[in-house]
Amino acid sequence: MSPPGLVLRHASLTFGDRPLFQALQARFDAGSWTCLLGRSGSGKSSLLRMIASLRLPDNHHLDLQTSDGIPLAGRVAWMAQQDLLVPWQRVAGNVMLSAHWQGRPTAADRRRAEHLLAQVGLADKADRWPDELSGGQRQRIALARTLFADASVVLMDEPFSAVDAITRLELHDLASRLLADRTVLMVTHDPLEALRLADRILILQGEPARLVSISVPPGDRPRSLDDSELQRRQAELVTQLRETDDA
Ligand SMILES: Nc1ncnc2c1ncn2[C@@H]1O[C@H](COP(=O)(O)OP(=O)(O)OP(=O)(O)O)[C@@H](O)[C@H]1O
Repeated sequence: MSPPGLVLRHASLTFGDRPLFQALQARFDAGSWTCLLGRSGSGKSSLLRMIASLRLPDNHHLDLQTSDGIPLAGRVAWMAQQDLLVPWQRVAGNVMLSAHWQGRPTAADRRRAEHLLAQVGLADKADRWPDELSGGQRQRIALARTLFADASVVLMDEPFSAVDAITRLELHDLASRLLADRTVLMVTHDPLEALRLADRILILQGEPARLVSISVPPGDRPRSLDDSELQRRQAELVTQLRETDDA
């Protein structure tokens, strides 16, 4: 599975009489991880929903091209802040949810679900119910479910914001390893998260918003918390986001 790069052109969105953004352009390289930041309400989730072709009201427009020329439909996975586990399926059933939608999961589906649960460190939880697990464990299951979809493009909307700080760092390590060969676009409010995970950081800034590119520290992802360059850039990024808020 070779992930496509994405090119966005003429992205525009208006809610009521408020233009959130107009004529945005962006390029996401194949196999890269981009983090999208910006103040609350700047339109980050809406832009992600547009790329995923999810329903949006009002006026919106997006020209989206893939680097391989193949339409994106069917190649996108979505991971949200809420784990969106369904209570009527056990853990393995939740991982295989897309197979349930397509009919009855096969024995091969079950083996794959168990393999993915092992990868996220929850091999022994396959037959538990979601409400028996912690928030961090549930988010690991959501990650396994994202991987089960085997999509080459992964769109994530604040996927790790609802877990404690230590679990979040563990999820960074896990996601960085398991999504290494995908094109990832992730919305986050956490500058440190962006600096650890991203090949590229974009800030949605202004009204109507434009995309501002921010440089990331050198080195392999996920970058270590001890990295002095990461700490320096974190201070810079916070300042930049404050300026965004003041804009
Ligand atoms: N379905 C909708 N109808 C009308 N307005 C909407 C709708 N969805 C979002 N908005 C408005 O559009 C703006 C952008 O919303 P969006 O969720 O994309 O922002 P965001 O940058 O992801 O915010 P946050 O960081 O708080 O999640 C907000 O002001 C929101 O109220």
